[in-house]
Amino acid sequence: MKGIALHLLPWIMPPERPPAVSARSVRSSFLRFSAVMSAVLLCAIGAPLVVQFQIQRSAVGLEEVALPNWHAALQLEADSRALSVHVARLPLAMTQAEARTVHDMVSGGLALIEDTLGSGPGKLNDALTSTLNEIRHTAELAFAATERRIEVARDVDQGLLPADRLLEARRSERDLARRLDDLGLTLASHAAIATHDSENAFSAQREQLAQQRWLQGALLIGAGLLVGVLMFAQYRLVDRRLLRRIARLRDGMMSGTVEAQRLRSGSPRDELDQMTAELGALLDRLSDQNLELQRLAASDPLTGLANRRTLMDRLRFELERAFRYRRPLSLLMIDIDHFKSINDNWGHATGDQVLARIAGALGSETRHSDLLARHGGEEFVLLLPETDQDAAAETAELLRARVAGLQIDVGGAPLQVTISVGCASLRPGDRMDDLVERADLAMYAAKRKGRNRVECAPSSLSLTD
Ligand SMILES: Nc1nc2c(ncn2[C@@H]2O[C@H](COP(=O)(O)OP(=O)(O)OP(=O)(O)O)[C@@H](O)[C@H]2O)c(=O)[nH]1
Repeated sequence: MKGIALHLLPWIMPPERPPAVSARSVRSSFLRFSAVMSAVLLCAIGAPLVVQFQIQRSAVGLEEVALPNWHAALQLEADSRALSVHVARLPLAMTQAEARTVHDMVSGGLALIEDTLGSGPGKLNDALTSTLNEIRHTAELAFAATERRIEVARDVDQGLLPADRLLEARRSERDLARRLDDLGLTLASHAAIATHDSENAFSAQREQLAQQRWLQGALLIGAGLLVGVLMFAQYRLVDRRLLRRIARLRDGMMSGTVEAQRLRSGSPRDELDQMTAELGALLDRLSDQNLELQRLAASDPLTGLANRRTLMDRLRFELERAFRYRRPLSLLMIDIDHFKSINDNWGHATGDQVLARIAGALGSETRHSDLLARHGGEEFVLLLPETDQDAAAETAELLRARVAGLQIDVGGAPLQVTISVGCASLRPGDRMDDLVERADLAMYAAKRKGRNRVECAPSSLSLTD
């Protein structure tokens, strides 16, 4: 049984390697499992039923055969003893009437025993019947001898016969009585054997019945355990093949780390792998689109520079950092000179083109830690962390010169553009608007002073002083 179970279990639950989960493989697994389950259930229900049938047969046998046999045997034993008593009384009869009464009692006893034998313990029937026949025959002889002895006694009493004839008659009667006594003993011992055998058969059958009941109980418990094991195996089958991998996929989805890369590089084994790969690809696409949306929301579509909102967020951050660590921070306000006339002379599209070129030129002169943003219209802002006013003025001059040196090709003709730059540095107690406003005022000062120049707002003591 154990060997069969060990042989079957790996077949039902293949070990180690996480199995592929194609719809076909799951279906075939379940079919296989259902076949085993059905066979086991059939055995589990069938075996106790077979034993139950046996129990019923034994119980019926016990009630219909063994018990009546046993009762008959007991009856036979009692009747045999009673017959022996009657037979023993025969030689004691003094009159013909007495002898006849005893004869009738013996005949009645014999008839009773014959009745009992008719329904009783079969095996000893032959021996009992022949003993019984012999008793009947001998009893008749004994009865005849008793009658004769009574007649002889009467004749001797009347002086018709000599006394020695009575002795002779008594002797032959005594011999027959002894013979009857022996036969009575034989009958009684046969009856006792029958009783004993019947008792043995009866108790053996009872013992067999008890064993069958135990067996049935054990089979039912075994069947229950087996069904439990199969249910567990079914759970493991579902758990191993589907639930765990689905749970892993769910966890991956929730944490956004679906392991789709590995599956995309190799060939997916099953539908679940395909689903995981597609889901991973979808998450990648969503993530890319999300990044693109973030980029679009943070930048200016024409120039690709940071937009005003991004500028304000970064300015807020840099302002806090500068105050907390007492570091310098400067800001340049950059405005293209006479931009309206470019629009007017060359058209709005050319104006856009010029804006993009100038944004590119400005961007090429900025550090990675700086932030260049389009502030609106033809205005740009360059935020310069870790930069004091002198360094900011130098950068502004560099930018101005770079733009002034640009040759922008407009419909085949070169166009020269200049910028005016206002620069301002952070002062203690400044708010965001203060810094922007001072840079703006400085830029307007540059415009007033003839454009294509840099003007700086008057600086107070720096934060580091
Ligand atoms: N092509 C184009 N033009 C723009 C854009 N945004 C603003 N402008 C134009 O830029 C011009 C700005 O002109 P003004 O503010 O008068 O200043 P300006 O002509 O540059 O003169 P100054 O600043 O005084 O040197 C306006 O004509 C706006 O229409 C844009 O995105 N594209």
